[in-house]
Amino acid sequence: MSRKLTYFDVPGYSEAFRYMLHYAGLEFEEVRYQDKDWPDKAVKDALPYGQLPLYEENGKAINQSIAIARYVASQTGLLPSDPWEQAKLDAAVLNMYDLFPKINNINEEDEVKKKALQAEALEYYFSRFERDLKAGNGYFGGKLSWADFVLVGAIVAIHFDLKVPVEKDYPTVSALFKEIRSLKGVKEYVAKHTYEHI
Ligand SMILES: N[C@@H](CCC(=O)N[C@@H](CS)C(=O)NCC(=O)O)C(=O)O
Repeated sequence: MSRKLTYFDVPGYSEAFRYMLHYAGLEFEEVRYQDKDWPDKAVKDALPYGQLPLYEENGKAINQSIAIARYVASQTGLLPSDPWEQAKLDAAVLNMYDLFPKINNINEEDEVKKKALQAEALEYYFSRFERDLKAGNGYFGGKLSWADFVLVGAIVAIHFDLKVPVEKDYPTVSALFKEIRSLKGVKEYVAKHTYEHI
């Protein structure tokens, strides 16, 4: 089985499934472009929708990070079989993705106001993630799943992009962040591949 992940050298939309693959001990080749720069236009033009991440397995390829994360989850024991449970986790992941434009696409020149709007959006969503994790004994679906990895990947991206230790006021979110980053496979990866702001 050959697996390959192509993305930029940032956590962004890929850290969750990097963690999942390392957790499951599945070997994969990684291409990481530097600093959100394309090496040349031909690389972008060759992609199905001109964007990364791209995940390839035995010569087949899929884009869209949620689709990749859900597929990788199915290969790593992180996707439950019950359709209702699956849908609950899909909803949890989509709730997280709803947050991203609210912190990344703020149309506000004033840095102080922009930071306040980001903080407000983070508080809104993270207080709800905290509530949902508490209800699931520390996990979105009552036991460890891909949705938990997507949240931890999002936290790493928020540290990296906004330099905000967003999880610190939310004990259940913090505990999950620590737990996943301490899992065998993930722990070694985290120690080896540190991002500047974590
Ligand atoms: N909905 C897509 C979004 C992917 C996306 O926005 N990728 C960005 C990097 S984070 C990209 O390729 N940007 C470079 C470009 O558009 O030229 C996903 O979740 O995978």
